[in-house]
Amino acid sequence: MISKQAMIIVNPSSGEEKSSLFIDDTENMLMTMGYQVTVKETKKESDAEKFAVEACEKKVHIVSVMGGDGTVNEVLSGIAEKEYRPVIHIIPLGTVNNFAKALDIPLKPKEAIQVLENPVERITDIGKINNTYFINLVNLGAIAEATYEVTSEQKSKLGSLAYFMEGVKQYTKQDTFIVTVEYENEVKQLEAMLVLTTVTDTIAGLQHVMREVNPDDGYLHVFVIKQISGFDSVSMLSNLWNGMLKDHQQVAYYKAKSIKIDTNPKKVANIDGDEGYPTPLSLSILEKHIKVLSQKN
Ligand SMILES: Nc1ncnc2c1ncn2[C@@H]1O[C@H](COP(=O)(O)OP(=O)(O)OP(=O)(O)O)[C@@H](O)[C@H]1O
Repeated sequence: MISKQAMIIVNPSSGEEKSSLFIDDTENMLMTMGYQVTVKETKKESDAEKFAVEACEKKVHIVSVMGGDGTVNEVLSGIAEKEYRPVIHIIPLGTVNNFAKALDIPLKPKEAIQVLENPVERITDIGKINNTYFINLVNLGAIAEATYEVTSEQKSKLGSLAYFMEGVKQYTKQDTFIVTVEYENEVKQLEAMLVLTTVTDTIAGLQHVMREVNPDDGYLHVFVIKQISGFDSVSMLSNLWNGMLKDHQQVAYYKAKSIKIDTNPKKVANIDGDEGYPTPLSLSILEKHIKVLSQKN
C-alpha cells in the first residue's frame, strides 16, 4: 500500500533561527499519523515556492511550513494555481507571523505542531497581484527617510503601522502620491499617503483589527489613507485599534473582487522602507482557495 505523503518545508533563517528544535517533533508527529515524510530545507529565496510546486506534483497530502510570513507566502504562491493543492499546516517561526495570527494558528511552535492531533480545516482566499500572490497585505506608501523616533518596545507592541502613524507627525507634502483606483467601472483619483490592500484582518502584527474582513469572504479590501495630520494619526490609530479603520474620515474604503491601482510617481516605497511595487498593479482574489489547519476555538 502506498502511504500518505507529507512534506516539511523549513526556512532555517526565519525569526530567531530555532527551526532545528522543532523539525524532529513535527516529523515524528506526522509519522505517527501514518505519513511518509520528506524534509526540505530552504537555502535562498524561491526555494520554498519550488518545494511547494513539487509537493503539488507529487500529490503530497499535507505540507508543514516552518518559517515566517515570507516563507508561508512563497509556499502559498507555489500552490496557488495548481489543480491539486495540499493542505497547509503552519508552524510560525517568523518575527511577525501575520498570516498565522489571522487564522488563529497557535504562535508557540510546540502548540502549532499539536494542531495536527485535532485540527480544524479553514479555507482562505489568496490575493493575486499582477502575476504573483499575497496572503496578507500589499502596502504602498511610506514616509521617506523618516527621522522620527519610536522605541523598539512601542514598535513591537503597536506594529509597523503605528510606527508609520507616529512618523506622520514629521510628514511633508512630498510624502503623498496620487493614486488612481479603477473599481467596478469607476475611476477615482485621490491624494494618498498610504494604500493598504488586504485579504485578512491582521496587519502589521495587529490581530483581527478590520471588522469587515474575513479571510474567506471572497473580497479584496482596499483602504486608501488620504492626507493626514498628526491629530488625524492619533484618531486613526484609535479607529484601527477598534476595528473601524474604514470609518475614519480620511480613509476611502473599497471592497472588490478585482481592482486596478496606479500611482504617480510610479514606484512608491512600502511601510517597511522596502522599494515597494512598481505600478500600475492589477489585483484580484482567488476565492476559498487554500486549506489551512488551525485549532478549535
Ligand atoms: N537558508 C536561508 N538563509 C537565509 N535566507 C533564507 C534562507 N532560506 C530562505 N531565505 C529567505 O528568507 C525569507 C523569508 O523569511 P521569513 O519571512 O520566513 O522569516 P522572517 O523574516 O523572520 O519572518 P517574518 O516575515 O514573519 O518577520 C525568504 O524571502 C527567503 O528569501
